[in-house]
Amino acid sequence: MKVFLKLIWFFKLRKKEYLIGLSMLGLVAILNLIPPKVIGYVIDEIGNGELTTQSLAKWVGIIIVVAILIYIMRYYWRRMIFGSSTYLAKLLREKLFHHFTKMSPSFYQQRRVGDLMAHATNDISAVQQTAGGGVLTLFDSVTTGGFVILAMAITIDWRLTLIALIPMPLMAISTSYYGKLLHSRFREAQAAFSDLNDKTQESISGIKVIKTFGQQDEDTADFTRLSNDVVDKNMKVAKIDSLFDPTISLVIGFSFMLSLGFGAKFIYEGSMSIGDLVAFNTYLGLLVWPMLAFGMLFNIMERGSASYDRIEQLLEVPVEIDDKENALDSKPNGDIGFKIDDFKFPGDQASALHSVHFTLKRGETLGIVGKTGSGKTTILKLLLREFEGYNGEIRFGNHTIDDYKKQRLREAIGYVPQDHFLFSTTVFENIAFNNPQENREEVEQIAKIAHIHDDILRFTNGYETIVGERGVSLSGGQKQRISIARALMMKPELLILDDSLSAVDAKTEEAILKSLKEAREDSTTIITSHRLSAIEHAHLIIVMDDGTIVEQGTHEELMALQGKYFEMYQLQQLERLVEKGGEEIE
Ligand SMILES: Nc1ncnc2c1ncn2[C@@H]1O[C@H](COP(=O)(O)OP(=O)(O)OP(=O)(O)O)[C@@H](O)[C@H]1O
Repeated sequence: MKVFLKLIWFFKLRKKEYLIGLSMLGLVAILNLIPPKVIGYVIDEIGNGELTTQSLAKWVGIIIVVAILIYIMRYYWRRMIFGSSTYLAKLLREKLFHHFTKMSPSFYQQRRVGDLMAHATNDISAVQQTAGGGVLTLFDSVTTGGFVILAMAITIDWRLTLIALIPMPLMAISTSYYGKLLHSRFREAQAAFSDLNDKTQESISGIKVIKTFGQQDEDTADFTRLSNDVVDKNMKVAKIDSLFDPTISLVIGFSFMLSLGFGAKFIYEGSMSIGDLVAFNTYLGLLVWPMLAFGMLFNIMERGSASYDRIEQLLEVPVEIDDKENALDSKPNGDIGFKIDDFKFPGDQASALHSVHFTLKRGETLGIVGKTGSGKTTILKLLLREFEGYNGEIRFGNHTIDDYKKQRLREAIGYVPQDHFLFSTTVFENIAFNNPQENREEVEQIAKIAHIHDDILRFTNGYETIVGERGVSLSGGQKQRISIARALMMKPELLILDDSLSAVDAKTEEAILKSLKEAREDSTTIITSHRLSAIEHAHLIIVMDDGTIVEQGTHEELMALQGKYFEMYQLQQLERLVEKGGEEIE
């Protein structure tokens, strides 16, 4: 029953629908009592030789009218109750989705996509069933069951009613026992389904790696194992589920036996008519559904309750990085002051960043270099407010970044991540992602700055070519340049290129940087790169090592220092020379 209390907010929200639905359901329960009684009267009139054409027509007429009324009301209660439960599913789905969109990367780092998908599908449908089928079974088992029993006791014979009800407690005991068993087995089945979901998602995303390493057979075997596990666990649920119907039939059968035996006795004694016994047994038949509903009710409630708990737990996970009260509702702009004394990723002991201090004037370009894992992307993650909890402060304009609404901060930053993601839609929509209404000239203009326009024109359908998972495959460099164009579309105050030119050749890189410089004269740019040519012209270059700045200055200053930057530069020059030499030899 607890689950109905948990859903009380929803029943209040759809009060009108549920009231109409349940009233209709109650009327149907009452109308259902009429036909058995009519059958009893007809049989008694036949027995007494009183049945005339007129009286038969009257009884048949009553049954037809009742049937039509039941038909109409059934339609309406189904619409009201099941319609509302669909609405609940929609509400929960939207709530979950909205919550997911607000969560920070660490939330996704700790959870599996398959699990989240299972919540959004299976769990929501179990809760939907509670608000639909659950309400129906609860109401039917109580009301229809109650009315039938009352009709049997009041209009026919209360002694026979009591006798026929003797086996019923057996039903209550067994269904509650099965319900408990079902609960734990259902949980296991859901967990197995989550595992399978996760596996499927991972295998499909990683299909290229799986194939390259020739691991298809192993992967399929793994999938089969998990799939079998889902079947096994669901079979265990089904075994308990299958016990409900036979148990109820057995108990009802026992009731029929008792009512027939004792009914016959009462007829012989003259305290009951044959018509009454027929009507009584028809009523007993009408009790089958409420009793079945009673058994199903446990099942539905157990599932709904477990699922609702899981959804609630997920919704209760706090949004780690949220807006302050009275956060500034304006886009930040101005100088960037980055002063981080210490930062550790959540749960980590070691510092990911320490003593990272630099200032970047508006309109300047910052180059961040350093070997892999030295903390370059971490600096950007803090700037984007993906993580907090550091000692120090990050200023953007006249305020620290957490003074602004997160949405406004993000709107000011055009971030091109290392791992590009293209949506399964047209090139145009991928670029104009932030503003799909954008006109074609504007998009083309931006594509030219990102040096991808000519490539796009060579695609079969130009800007209308579908890319992404279901579309044409693009080269790494093309994807990078589309991602850059997407970020540029925002006309960001701060553009961040996180190793975003790694897949284009040196000449294209130089051309892109040149057009960026021209197009974004007054805006700030941060570039992280392994290739020093990408940051050579930056106003400030910082060299990262092991989470801290080991050198900073302009290219000339750093070269004069003859330190780490100098070494890296020399090495890369040498590599270029070797590459060129190779070309010449060919
Ligand atoms: N979400 C995270 N949780 C815990 N540790 C992380 C997380 N992200 C990065 N790290 C760790 O922080 C360190 C710095 O990583 P970062 O991604 O900033 O390096 P990077 O200099 O950008 O490297 P690359 O050039 O390979 O991109 C690494 O040791 C990495 O393992």
